[in-house]
Amino acid sequence: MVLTTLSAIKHFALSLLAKSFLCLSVFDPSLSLSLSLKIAYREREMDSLSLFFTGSLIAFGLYWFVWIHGSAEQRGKSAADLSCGSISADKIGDKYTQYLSFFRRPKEIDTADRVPAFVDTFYNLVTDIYEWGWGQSFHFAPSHLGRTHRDATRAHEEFAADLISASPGTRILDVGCGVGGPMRAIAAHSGTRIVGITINEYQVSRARLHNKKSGLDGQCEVVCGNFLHMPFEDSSFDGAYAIEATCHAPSLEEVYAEIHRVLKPGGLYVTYEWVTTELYRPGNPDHVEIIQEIERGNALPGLRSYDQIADAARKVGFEVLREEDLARPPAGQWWSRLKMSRLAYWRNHVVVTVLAWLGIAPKGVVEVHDMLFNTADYLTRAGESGIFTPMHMVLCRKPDNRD
Ligand SMILES: C=C(CC[C@@H](C)[C@H]1CC[C@H]2C3=CC[C@H]4[C@H](C)[C@@H](O)CC[C@]4(C)[C@H]3CC[C@]12C)C(C)C
Ligand SMILES: C[S@@+](CC[C@H](N)C(=O)[O-])C[C@H]1O[C@@H](n2cnc3c(N)ncnc32)[C@H](O)[C@@H]1O
Repeated sequence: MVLTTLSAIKHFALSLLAKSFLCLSVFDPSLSLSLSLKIAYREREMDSLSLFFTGSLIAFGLYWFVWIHGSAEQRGKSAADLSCGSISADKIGDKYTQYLSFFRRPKEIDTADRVPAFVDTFYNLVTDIYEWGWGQSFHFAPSHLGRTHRDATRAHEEFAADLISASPGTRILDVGCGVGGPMRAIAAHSGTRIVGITINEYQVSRARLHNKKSGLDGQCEVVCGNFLHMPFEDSSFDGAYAIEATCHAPSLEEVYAEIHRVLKPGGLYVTYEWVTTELYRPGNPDHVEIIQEIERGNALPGLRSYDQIADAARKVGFEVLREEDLARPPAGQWWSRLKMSRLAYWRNHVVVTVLAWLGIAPKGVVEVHDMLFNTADYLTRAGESGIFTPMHMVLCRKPDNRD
């Protein structure tokens, strides 16, 4: 009896595998498992007992693939919890289409007022996928030989904290804080108090949850709001930082002016900006395509050039103390993490497709994941060609009239 069941399982599993591979080579790989299951079931190749055992085996495999193997380096979000923020499941398709049509030609966006609302939609669509597939810090970091991505990410965050002299007794602003990965790392590293602001309500709830879980909610506070009009008093922060966030602003001067307003005289501000480098040629169609695709896949209303950042800071009254592309050698490649994850993307694609098919994840998640897959490719090309950096660092100071 046991032997019969085992051989039936083996037979079924082999036929399932063969059909999966057949489908894999012909169709979209994500369809292969579901199709094979259906075909095998229809053919009634086994009795109910072996079907039960095989079903359990597949269920366990799926469980391992999704919940155990398929979660981010930094745990917190599993594939089974993927949602699209505060967008209800039936509206995801529409919201995604609206997002894509708004960011079709980012350089030509003439309705700057509507940018923050579409950035908010973007983060409803991607926040869970980012957390699941990347971690709680939504930015890049120079890679370091022998260091994990997590350590490299932390080092990049702590560097920002040290540049603005974050320390116990100070109050620091995190401009565009995401779900608070950098905020918690900086609070733990420096002992400072941090207030983060993000346009996305869903991120606020995620960040608060993580702050509480990590026991840092006494030091870290999160506010929902637009960094172009911040709900903070003038001269109320000792320092501020923005990590890969102000690239979403339709006007850099506007957000820098707000940061300048809320900083105390003498306060320091550091930013890691997404910019095109001196190697970017607007007459080169490959360069134009890469940059346009990065803008589209990351809700950017037109990437700026590296030489526009310090100018914008000076224009609103900052002194510029230091300016440096942190991606330059000897820094390790920031895009290596994206390249190394290619196999993981395929695994993730299969996971989201199967979960959407089973009705566990909302359907639109698959399209959003495909968009990110595409953007990862263009970001890698941008890194390899050197035409773009996500870490053009500018350190500024609000002048103190008493100096
Ligand atoms: C600063 C910004 C975000 C930067 C990065 C955190 C994200 C940019 C592209 C994202 C990703 C691309 C591919 C995804 C992959 C297909 C999926 O399976 C798992 C998540 C990704 C790796 C995802 C993770 C976050 C990014 C690297 C912008 C918005 C200004
Ligand atoms: C790529 S994420 C970076 C998040 C965080 N700095 C980190 O490194 O994890 C960009 C962040 O900027 C925020 N953002 C974009 N436009 C904004 C705006 N107009 N007002 C407030 N936050 C904004 C997004 O909501 C998101 O949290």
